[in-house]
Order: sequence, then C-alpha cells, then structure tokens
Amino acid sequence: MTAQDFKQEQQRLHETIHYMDRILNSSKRDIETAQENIRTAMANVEYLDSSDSFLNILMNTRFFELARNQKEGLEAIRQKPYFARIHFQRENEDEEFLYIGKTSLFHSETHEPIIVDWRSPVANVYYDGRLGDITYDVRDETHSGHLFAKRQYKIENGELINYRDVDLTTNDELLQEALEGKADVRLTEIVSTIQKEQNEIIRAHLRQPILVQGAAGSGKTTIALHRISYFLYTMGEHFNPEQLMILAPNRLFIDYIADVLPELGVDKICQTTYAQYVLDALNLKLKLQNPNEQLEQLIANPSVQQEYAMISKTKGSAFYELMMNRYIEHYEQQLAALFEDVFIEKYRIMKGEHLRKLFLVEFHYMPVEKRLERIKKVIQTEVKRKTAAVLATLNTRYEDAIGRALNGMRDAEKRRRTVTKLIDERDARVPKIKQEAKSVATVNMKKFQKVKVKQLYRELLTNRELLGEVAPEWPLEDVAHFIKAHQKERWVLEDLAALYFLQAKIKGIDDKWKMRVVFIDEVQDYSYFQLAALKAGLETDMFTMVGDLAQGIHSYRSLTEWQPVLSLFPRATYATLQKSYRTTIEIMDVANEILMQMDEDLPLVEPVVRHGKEPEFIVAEGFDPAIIQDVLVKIRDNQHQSIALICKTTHEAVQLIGQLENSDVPAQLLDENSAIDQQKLLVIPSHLAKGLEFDAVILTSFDTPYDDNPLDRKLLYVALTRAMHELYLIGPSKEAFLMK
Ligand SMILES: Nc1ncnc2c1ncn2[C@@H]1O[C@H](COP(=O)(O)OP(=O)(O)OP(=O)(O)O)[C@@H](O)[C@H]1O
Repeated sequence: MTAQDFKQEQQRLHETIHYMDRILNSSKRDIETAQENIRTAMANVEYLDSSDSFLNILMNTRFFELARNQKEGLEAIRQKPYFARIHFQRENEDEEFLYIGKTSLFHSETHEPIIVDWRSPVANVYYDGRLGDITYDVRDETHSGHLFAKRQYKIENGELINYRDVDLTTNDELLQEALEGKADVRLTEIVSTIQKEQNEIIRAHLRQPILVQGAAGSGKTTIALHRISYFLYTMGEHFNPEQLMILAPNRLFIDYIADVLPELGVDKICQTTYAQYVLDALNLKLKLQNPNEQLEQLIANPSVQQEYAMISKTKGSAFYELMMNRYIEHYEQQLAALFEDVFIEKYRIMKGEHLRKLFLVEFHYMPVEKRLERIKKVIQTEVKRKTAAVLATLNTRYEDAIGRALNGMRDAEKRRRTVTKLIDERDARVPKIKQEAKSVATVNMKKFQKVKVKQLYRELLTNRELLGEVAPEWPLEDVAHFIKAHQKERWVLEDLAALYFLQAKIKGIDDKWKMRVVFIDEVQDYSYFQLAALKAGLETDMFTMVGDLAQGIHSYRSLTEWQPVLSLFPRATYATLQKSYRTTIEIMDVANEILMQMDEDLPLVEPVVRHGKEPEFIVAEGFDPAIIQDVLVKIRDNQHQSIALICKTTHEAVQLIGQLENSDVPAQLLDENSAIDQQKLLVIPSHLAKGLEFDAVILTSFDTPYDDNPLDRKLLYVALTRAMHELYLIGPSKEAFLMK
C-alpha cells in the first residue's frame, strides 16, 4: 500500500460520501415536497373534484415512499459505503474499478456505477475466488472477463482505515480478523468475507429447492438470510417480500435474527415458526403442548416415553401422509355418494353421475370445498341454459294444446274451460319453474355441509373403525395404543402437519398464507410429513432448507437422514458445508470428540484456521457461584461480552439461576420468549441454545449430567458448538461431559 494509493482511495471515499450527501439532501427536499403536496391535496378533497385530489394523494404517497426509501438506504450505508473493489475488464471493454457495497448507487447524470450491489451478477466475481480469466452469468447468459485484483477496505465512520489486496493467503487472514469480532456485530458484517462455497449456495438456482447439510457454525443461518436478500434483489420483479417466509425454530431465534434482516433489506418478509404459521393459516386457536416440555420429559425418562415417541414418529412419517390421503379419499367417497340428478320440476337438468365425475375426476386437482363451489356454479350455468329451453318447450306444448282445443272442440263452454285451464296451468307453472331455477343449485348442494378440519381430524384419532380403514397395515396393538393416547383432547406439534394437510386438501390455503418461497432453518427438526404438508399446501417447491443432522435433538419426531427430503424435492440441489466459522480449533477439537461418538456417520467439522484459548475443565463436586464469578472475571478480562451458561435441562437451569440470584452474579434465565440481555450471564438449557452463539460458553453438568445415549450426545454437541472464543466445562469429572 503506497502513500499515493492510500491517498487516492481516501479521496475516492470522500467523493463518494460527498455525492451521497448531495443525494441525501435532495431526497430530504423531495420528501418535504411530497408531504406538502399531500397536505394540500387532502385539504382540497372536500370541494375539488375528489378523484383528482385522490390521484394526487396517491402519486405523492408513492413519490414520498420512493424518496424515503432512498434516504433510508443511503443513511444506512453512509458510514461505510462499500467494502471491496474489483479491478476488472469485461470482454472487449475497458478496464474498470468496481466498488462493491451493500446497495448500489449510480450517478444520476452519467449513470456510471459509484457503488455496485454485492448481489449483482458482476459482484459474483469478487466471491468466486479466482483471479485471472473468469466467467460470470447474467440472466442465464455467460459473460467472460479478466479479474486483475480484488481489494478489501476497512472503513469506519466514513473514514478509510486501511485496505488490503485479496489473494488466497490474505483471504484467510481477512476472514480470521472478521471471525475474531464480537458476537453482537458479526452477523451483519459478513458480506465482505462470504466464502466461495457459501456464495455458491447463496446464489444457487433461485427457482429450485436447495438442501444444505452444514456443520455447526458453518454459516447456515447466515447463508439463508443472505440468500433471501439475494433472492429479493434478483427476483424482486416477480415476487413481493410478503410472498416469502422464514421458518425459524422459536421466537428467541426470530428475535436473534431480526436485527440482521433490515440490514439485508429483507425485513418485510414473514418470520415465524412452523406452529405459528399453521395456526395462523388455519385460523385456529389450539393450545399446543410445549414441544420443549415433551423433549424435557424424554430427556428425563427415555424408556417411559418410548410409546409416545413411537406415536410422534408415526405422525411425521410418509405413512401418516398416506393415511391422511386415504382419509381424504374416504371423505370424498362419502360426499360423492350424495350427488343426485338435478331436476327442475320434472325435467332432468343434469345427471348425478356427471356431477360425481366432475367431483372425483375433472376437478380433483382442487381442494374438496372449492370443487363443490365450482360444481354449484356449473349447475347454475347449466340450469340457466336449460331453463330457457324448458320454458320454450313448455310454451310450445301449451300453445299446441290450446290450439288443439280451440280448433278441435265443438262445445263452446267446454272449449272455454279447457283453454282457461290450460292458460291457468301454464301461468302457474312458468313462474314456479323460474323460481325453482334460481334456487335449484343451492338446494341441491345444501347437503354438502362444510366441515371443521379440526373435528374431522379428531374423529380419526379416536375412531377404531376409521383407523382400520385408513391404516389396514397397522397392527391392532398399535391402533389400540394410538386411540388410548388420544382419548383426552390434547394437541401437540406433530398434529399440525396433518391438520394443515387436511386443510390444504379440503379447503385450500388462503391466498394471504400461500407463500411462494420458503426458507427453513434447522430443518433437521422437521418431520418428513411437516415438509410434505407444507409443500402440498403452498403448491411450490421453492424451498431453501438448511440444517445439521448432528444437532437433531428432536429426532424422536423428526428427520434422521436427508434421503426422504430429497425424494420429496426431486429438483433439489444438495450441498454440504464442513467448515466451521464460529469456533476456534481448540473448541472444535472438543466438539468433534462428541461428534465421533454419534451413530450418524457425519464427517468431522473442520474449523477455519483460528486458534484461541484451550477449553478449561474445572473440577467441582457441586455448583458454586463463586467459581462462576471467577470464570466471568477471566472472560471479561479477555474483552468478551456475551456469555452463556448452558446446562442439560430446564430443571437444572432453574436451579442454577436460583443459586446465582442469591450471589452477586447478574444472570438471566432464557426461555423461548425472553429478550436477551447481553449484560447478564445467560442461563440456558441445552436444547434452547440451538442456533445461538456466544463469545464464551460455560457448560455445567451436575444434577442432570449428560448420559451416554444418542439424544444426550446431540444436546452436548449443540452446547459445545455455541462458543466462539472460550469454553469452560465445570463438573465432577470429564465423564459428566462424555469425555475421557
Ligand atoms: N464467511 C464468513 N465470514 C465471517 N463470518 C462468518 C462467515 N460465515 C459464517 N460466519 C460466522 O460464523 C458464525 C456461525 O454462523 P451461523 O450462525 O450462520 O452458522 P450455523 O451454521 O447456522 O450454525 P449452527 O448450526 O450452529 O446454528 C456466525 O457468527 C457468522 O457470523
């Protein structure tokens, strides 16, 4: 870095910021003008031609929003307009320097790019790794060019601190520096150090599903969020943010990522949990048993819970999906039997058989109740068409009969009576037919009562005969267990997939909840049927799914391998991420020891080359706040802020917090609904720590030590891999942490 170069870069930065300030000022003026115009138009609404004023208000509101978005966008990046530069030459064009930032900025007169968005096609060459001759794709067309150099900047508060040219060695250095940062700022600052294999997932074909098996700390959550941002940038013309949905494991996790979303420009998308989404989409109020309590019971007593686990597993399986499909078929057949010929008076307008065929075959692609609505419309149209013919026939017949009476009857009195009778008869029948024509469709379809999906499902759970019909291959003993377990009305997460599936097939999912693109974090905690139901209800396969089987702590009810997901999404790309960016080598070594003990044959996690403090094992017979106090002092001396104390169960966490409250250690017990207070020591049961990360983690293992079983190994693995820089293990022996 020569002084001359530095000066030039500094100048470029100052010019950029200066230009941004100019635009900012003009946006502010635009906002004021638009506001003023809206005020005037509002005042005139009463007495001017109101449609004009209304149009005026609409236009100015749009104008106002544009100006406000521009202002907010610029303010967000003003302190750090860009983070990298590429020295690049497109084929047959001049060499150019492109500055890459979080959003783009073009010169309003020359239209030259001042900052290029990191999501733009050309920015891909920055992430793709190589220098030299390269290719990049724009809208499915491949372009070539030559990349001379990549440069990364450190800019703080609008001032250039330094910069470095990036090659393979400096890439690692820069990454390490980024990883050394604190937990609270890291998630937002990754755009500059996204790695090649991560970039490939972010930019993988957007209209196709993707499934990522990524080690703990490999950046799955980060990548999912960046992929959303990339998606909106690239596909914004075709999709609104409201059509996208992120499914996260719990509220705690949603709050944790919520800070990052506005930064990535993706704050408008629906962020929810599977349970909440299903309840919203079905407009249902159900009190679900807390799945974490279920898990806790399973942790406390694995053998007693076996039967329960069997039911949970079934409810998530492809077999359960088959059962639901058979149940729907059974219900359809019941309805189909109700179709009858449609008559108006004595005239048959439509055959029942035809309607049944419409219902079972032609309209089968629609949800049941939508089919019934459609059939009602078909009847209405047909009735309308045929009523005219019926009336015409009737009129002709009467006219013929009257004509015959007039011409053929000699007796005048008899003739008069006959003709009068015929006319009276006709005058009575015609309006009746017209009347009947209006209501015949409704009357015919009345027998198709709408069902409540919840009741329909509940009926299946306890009806032996029905279960025999939809699950003939189920051993009687299992059916009996199943029915017994459902005697009392109780709802669990595992029921939601079935409810959603029935809703989708019987009523259809409301447009408001019919998201077109789905991002799922921690997908290993889903069951096959949860995913299948969602896919069926949304009628899309545009799913981005990221997860880690090694962290599958809910495997009693969820996936234990990826194969079923890949068969459900045959178009899916499958990618793996083996590198961990979160943890130091020293901490990962400990975590890998546990990974090796797992039944799943997962490869060891490779930490990126970053050394840190050796994990410290502290022998203690019982929990002692004084030890924690000492550890906290050490951690804070190392400038680390976010600290978690993780133990196996909620039960133990509650006990520990009680003891800490009696000492001087400010601590907070985290549950799913709490907001994190970074100033305090966070006490967390292992299963809730999933997805989170902390500068330092203290693991304790006293009253509820980790046992040598598959579930406990995963809980321990999750707990260990939360640590970024420091790890402390406190317990009576290493065995309490499944180590030798
Ligand atoms: N390319 C990168 N540059 C800098 N930091 C990164 C990069 N990739 C990931 N990280 C950091 O690594 C940490 C782990 O990322 P993230 O939480 O997304 O991983 P994860 O795979 O979802 O982990 P887990 O499965 O354990 O929840 C985060 O602090 C993230 O900021």
